[in-house]
Order: sequence, then structure tokens, then C-alpha cells
Amino acid sequence: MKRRLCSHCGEAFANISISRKNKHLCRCCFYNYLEDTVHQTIVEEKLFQPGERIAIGASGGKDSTVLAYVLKLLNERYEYHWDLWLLSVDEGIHGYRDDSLRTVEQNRDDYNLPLYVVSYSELYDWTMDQVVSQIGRKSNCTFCGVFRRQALDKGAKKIQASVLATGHNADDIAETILLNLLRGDHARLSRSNMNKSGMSEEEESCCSNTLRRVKPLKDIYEKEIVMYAYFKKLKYFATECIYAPFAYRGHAREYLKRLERIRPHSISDIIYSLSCLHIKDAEQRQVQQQCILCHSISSQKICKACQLKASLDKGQGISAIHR
Ligand SMILES: Nc1ncnc2c1ncn2[C@@H]1O[C@H](COP(=O)(O)OP(=O)(O)OP(=O)(O)O)[C@@H](O)[C@H]1O
Repeated sequence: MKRRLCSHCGEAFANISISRKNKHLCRCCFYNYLEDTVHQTIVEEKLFQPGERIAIGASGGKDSTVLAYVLKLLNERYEYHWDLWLLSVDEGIHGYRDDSLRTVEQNRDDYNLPLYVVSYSELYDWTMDQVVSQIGRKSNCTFCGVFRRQALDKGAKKIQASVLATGHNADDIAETILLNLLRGDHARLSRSNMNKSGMSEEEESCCSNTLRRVKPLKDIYEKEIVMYAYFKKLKYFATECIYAPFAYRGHAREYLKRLERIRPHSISDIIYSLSCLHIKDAEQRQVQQQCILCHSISSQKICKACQLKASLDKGQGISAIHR
């Protein structure tokens, strides 16, 4: 079969096609494309200030590994003097997170970045293995998601980072939009593609220690991240969480992958559709405040993590999900 030339430089053979952009790129032009796209997101959406401390949510997976690599590269290329840290959450999942943390430690050494680890056992007195032994394998992702979000906040505050960057990519965002649509969760739907905290200026000043959350890979597809990591020979941990196959999110992911195979614009179109929607009552969402128990940002007096922990402590974890 005749090989195509790169549609950008026209000199080398193409190694990857970016179907939604109708481009076929060689390795070198693909590296530039991905790095420039991430840089453009950072600049256009003003994600970071020069010199600030940035916590990178590092799970050892492909997304956060590529994120750490690209942020370090852009930092050096544009001399932003960002103070980059790797921040990992140890959920206490034996045979999964303990192995992926080894990969993060490897990244710490390879990229010469400091690493800080927070664990569920130290924050909540519960590991995910213990949570699953109480509530079973169904719905345990609800606990893990709530705890992780807060653990990342607490870890970032501990290292005095002003912003938390996570490796969420375009596929993840489209998947979340789809999931919130399927669940009829209009409040979350309106926040599905938000970069930054999503709070009003008044709320941000009331919660003075608010951490900004950003997604610099939001315009990059999962396939592109995998190819970038593969071409660059980055070391990442590829195994899925042992409890994930039971999550409802998995069905949305599979559906989206099927749609994208049939029509390679599906992911970007879902994200675009959300940006065009006016979601009724979205403005009437609850005002953010500080949890009276742990002082985390919350829409209720007692935050979701404290509520879930209390239900586990009482041995009533399952009923907490139904509530
Ligand atoms: N245990 C963790 N510690 C630190 N950050 C995490 C952890 N789990 C998830 N994150 C952050 O949240 C992002 C999205 O997490 P998700 O669970 O969707 O994993 P993913 O899409 O497989 O990403 P990755 O390939 O980086 O694991 C990750 O890219 C990472 O930045």
C-alpha cells in the first residue's frame, strides 16, 4: 500500500492521522501539533501564571504521564519558571495503585520533579479495599471519586500549590457529558467541560484558599496521547483499576468509542454541543462554602466526603449511596 506523506511538512511519511482535522502527520509534526495544542489551551484560557506552583495529579497512567512530560517541556521551552510537582493519591487498592505508584516514582526520577503522596488511609482511615469489603464492587467508584477529588485538594494545599492540573482528555470530557446526560444530572452537566473552579468571583474570595483545577489536555484525544507516549517511549502504567469494570461510566466509554469509530467527529461534536446548550436552572446551583467538619469547599454544610466517611464508620456505606 502506498504510504502518505505528512500533510504538514510534506517530506516525511505520515505516522498518525488526526481525522477530525483531516491531517496526516509524521512523528515530528505530530509532536509539534500536540505540544502546540496544549500550549494554546494554557495561553488562551490563562491556566497558569509564570512562576506559580503547579500540582500535577499523577496516577502513573498515560494521561498524567504525558501531562507531566509536556508541562515540563513547555516550562523549559517558554521559560515560564513554573514550580512543577507531582501529586499522587494512594487509594489503597492492593495490586493496582501500589504498582502504579512505582511508575510515578520512576517519573519523579526521570523528569526530576518533586513528588508528594497522600493516602485515603491517612485522610479517612479507610482504604478502597476496605470500602469495597463493606459495600461490595457496585457503586464503590462513587466513594473513590468523592474521596479522590478531596484528597487531591488537600494534597495540593499541603504542598502550597495554587493550581491542580489533571490529565483529563477530550474523550474523558465527552464521556462525562454523556454520563451526566444519561443520569439526568443537569447541574453536573453544566460543569462537565469547565476549566478552572467554576465558582463566581464572590465565592472564590469567600473561600480564599480555593484551589484552581485545570485540564490542559482537554483538546487532545486519548488516541493521540497513547501515540505520543508510545513514540516518545514514556513509561506509564497501563492496567485498569481492578474495581473499574463494574462502573457505569464504562458503558458510556464503550458507547462513545463505538460512535467515534463510526464517525470520528463524535467526541468533539458532543463537547461542542454542550458549549451551545443553555442548561435550565444551572445558574441556580448551590453556593459554595466551607465544610464545617473538614473545611473543604462544598455546596453543603457537611461535605460529601465527610458524609460518606461517617456512613462507612457506622457500617452503613451502602445506604449512603442510595441517599
Ligand atoms: N490516584 C491519583 N493520584 C493523582 N492523580 C490522579 C489519581 N487518579 C486520577 N488522577 C488524576 O485525574 C486524571 C483523570 O483520572 P482517570 O481516573 O480518569 O484516569 P485516566 O483517564 O486513566 O488518566 P491516567 O491515564 O492519567 O491514569 C488523571 O489523569 C490524573 O491527573
